Amino acid sequence: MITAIQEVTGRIAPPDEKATLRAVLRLNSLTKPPGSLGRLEALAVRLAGISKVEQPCYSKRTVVVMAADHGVCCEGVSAFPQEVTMQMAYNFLSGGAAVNVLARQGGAEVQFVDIGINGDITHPQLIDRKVRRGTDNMAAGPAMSRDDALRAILAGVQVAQEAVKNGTEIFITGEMGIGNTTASAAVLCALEGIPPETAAGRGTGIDDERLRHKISVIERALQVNTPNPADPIDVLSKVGGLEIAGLAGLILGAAALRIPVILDGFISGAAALVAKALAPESTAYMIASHVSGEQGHKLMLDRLGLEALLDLGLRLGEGTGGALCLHFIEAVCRIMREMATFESAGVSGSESV
Ligand SMILES: O=C(O)c1ccc[n+]([C@@H]2O[C@H](COP(=O)([O-])O)[C@@H](O)[C@H]2O)c1
Ligand SMILES: Cc1cc2nc[nH]c2cc1C
Repeated sequence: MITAIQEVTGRIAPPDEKATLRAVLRLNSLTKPPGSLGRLEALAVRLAGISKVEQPCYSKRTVVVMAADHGVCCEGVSAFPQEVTMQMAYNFLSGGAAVNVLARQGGAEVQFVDIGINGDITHPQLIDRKVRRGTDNMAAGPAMSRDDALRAILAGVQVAQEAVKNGTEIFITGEMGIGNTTASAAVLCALEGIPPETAAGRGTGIDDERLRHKISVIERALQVNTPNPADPIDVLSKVGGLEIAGLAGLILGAAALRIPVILDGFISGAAALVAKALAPESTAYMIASHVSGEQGHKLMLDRLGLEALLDLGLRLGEGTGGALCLHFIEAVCRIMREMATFESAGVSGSESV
């Protein structure tokens, strides 16, 4: 299985230099002072390099929501009971979750993937890639086996490949899993050497006392498992989660096909850190949509070398921030396609030399 993943990571190429340069030249030829569209210009340049075209267009957009359960919930680390993962699954599948609304508004399809929910779901729209029914309690031992982590990564790669075969041109990462901010914080600690009190946040809304307890649970998980920071699969299997693994696979699979991936919040960030550890060049395909209200997310983005487009205090997950970011992607693509140049509009250019 590891060779199948290495085969995918080996196909991730750097952004295209020619398209990158052409995009810079085009931006400077458009009727505006150079650089005046701020970070949207940097986004336009990055998208050109990713998609190998100066004027990209992303018509088919897919939010992939990976859902899984977490054994560590039995330690009382979330404000909500574990059953909510399963209950919310039906809400996603019937189109009533926040991300369904924002995806509809942004012209995207939502694909809901069961990669490790602790229960059986039947629904015609469900993508069933269940690796196992939730993880084990990472505070008492490894969350899952190495084999399970590899299977979940490969499932994510396959979801990406299948969607691209069906026309997807841009992905948004999304997830659902009660307890997954604990696993994501533990992954951040283990991979990046960050102390739990800096990495952990309030997730679904825990109070001060529960946050202190959550930090102590993460400390215990790291002590019990001693994950090897040089081995991302070891980290993922010992203190990670199935949706984190699946999204890491999705990112790698997309990057290998030169498809941009808009990252959502904290859990998507943990998946991105795993993808980066497996294939550093994959970060070139990641677009950070927003800074989550979850403590640790800004630090995570710094470690990924990414700057977020939005800071709205969102802390919902699901892919909500990523779906909102589609409006900016569309804006940038239209600027590149529809704006007049100084030459075509007969406008005098800058006098500075
Ligand atoms: O993505 C984020 O930044 C984010 C921040 C806080 C909470 N969440 C969502 O809340 C759930 C996890 O929170 P918790 O407290 O159960 O660990 C999970 O379903 C996530 O989608 C997501
Ligand atoms: C209701 C609810 C919806 C969510 N969506 C993502 N995480 C969530 C957590 C809860 C509790």
